Amino acid sequence: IQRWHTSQIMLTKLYDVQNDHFNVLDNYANLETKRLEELKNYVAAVYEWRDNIKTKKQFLHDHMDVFKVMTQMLQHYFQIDDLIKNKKSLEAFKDIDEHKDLSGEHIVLLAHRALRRLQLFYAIPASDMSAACECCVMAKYCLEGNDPYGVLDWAVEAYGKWESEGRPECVDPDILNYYIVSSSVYTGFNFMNLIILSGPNYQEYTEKFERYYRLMKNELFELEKESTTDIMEVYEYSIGHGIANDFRNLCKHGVSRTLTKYSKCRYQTNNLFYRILMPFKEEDINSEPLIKIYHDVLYDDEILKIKTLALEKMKDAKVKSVDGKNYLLEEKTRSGQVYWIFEVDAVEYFDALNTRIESFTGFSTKTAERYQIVNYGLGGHYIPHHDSFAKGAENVKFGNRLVTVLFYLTDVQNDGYTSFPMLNIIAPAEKGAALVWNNLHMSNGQKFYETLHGSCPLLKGNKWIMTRWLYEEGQHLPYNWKNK
Ligand SMILES: O=C(O)CCC(=O)C(=O)O
Ligand SMILES: [Fe+2]
Repeated sequence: IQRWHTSQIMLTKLYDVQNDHFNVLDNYANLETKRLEELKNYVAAVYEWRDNIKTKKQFLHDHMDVFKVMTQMLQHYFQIDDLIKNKKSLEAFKDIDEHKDLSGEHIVLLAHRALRRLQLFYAIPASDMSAACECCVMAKYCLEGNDPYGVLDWAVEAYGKWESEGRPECVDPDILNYYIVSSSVYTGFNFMNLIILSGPNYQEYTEKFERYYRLMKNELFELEKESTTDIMEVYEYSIGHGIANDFRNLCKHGVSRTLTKYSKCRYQTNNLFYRILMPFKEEDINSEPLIKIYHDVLYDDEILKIKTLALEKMKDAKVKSVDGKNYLLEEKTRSGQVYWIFEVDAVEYFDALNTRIESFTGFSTKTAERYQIVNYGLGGHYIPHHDSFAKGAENVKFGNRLVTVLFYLTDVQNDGYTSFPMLNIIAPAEKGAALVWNNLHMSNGQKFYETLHGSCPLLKGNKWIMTRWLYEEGQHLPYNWKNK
């Protein structure tokens, strides 16, 4: 079953598929209208025929005429039958069958999760987010996702807005009660008291609360449901409370990059003769580990080509399980769509890009991994991690990921940063720029722990990146990686 999450490709696909559906429906409606018109015309013709016969009357006497009339009457039925069964319009519907999975609620499920993730990560109150109807839907999904605090957040909000918005029909207070009571029973905390204390119309519901409460109590205590852990808990588990918090703060507030004696911008030719005409715009971000931004190193026409190449083939991003054996779909650590480009698909163009990367990084791309394209949609993120492999997990032929070259294919305003929580650094997503950093100490190839980085959950827009990892093998290094 298709996972309809919030990346640009998925949204475009959903839009296109729905568009196809409506074309089919339009075609169906036209065929039906035509059929009904034909049916109407035919019935009118039969009436005329009948009136004609009636006035003549003589058909009752002539045996040939009787036979003719009866045959005609039979013919009428065949014709009517054809028009009623309407094969053509039914056939038009077959085109919809293959997209059947569009009519399920799973379509919004991942968008809900993305919204909830953003809400928890950035600590956004539900009141700032939507109207009563959406709040109600959010409460429902939170209940289904075993997220009782989410239910409370959204149901309380739905109650309040239901009142202030003149009680829209999309909000059913009975259902809200049911959600809240379930969550109360589940967590052992009586959320109803909170609602009753804060709500203006509580009397009329008190009785219902009681009823639901008893109902749920009987049903739910039997079930040993597992509560979902929220995104921050997953982050804390993986990188520790302090760093998770630093990451969150960086994503939330950003930092201004100040120029110090270690941090400068310059035109860089790297002693390449032809770069005198078109030097790289190099910006220092950090010295230990070395992090730099190269502005305008990927051109608009290239970006368009890359996106076109990847568009149809993007797959949900997966992460390695703790034991490193399996790939898991775990949206709380990473969510987005990914495609690893086959360079053979576009040799003529990647040759030039490889050369460019070699000129601004000074490292060979001969042993690099394939280019990886990622598209993050609403709520898309990547938990802080190291790009280098743990000891023992390196590539046997080429060693470890020495350098990361991360291209931004879109601008993202005010969020969607690449953040380095241990360095208190963010890099804004700037179309055409490449963020480059060393994952390993250049002197001995040991892992640079401070390169821990992640992608902030995306609050708006879409973020596209392309990554190229350069390996130890084939570089001029002061150590031999095979003897590390
Ligand atoms: O999207 C980003 O900003 C970071 C991506 C990243 O760290 C990775 O793909 O390894
Ligand atoms: Fe990374």
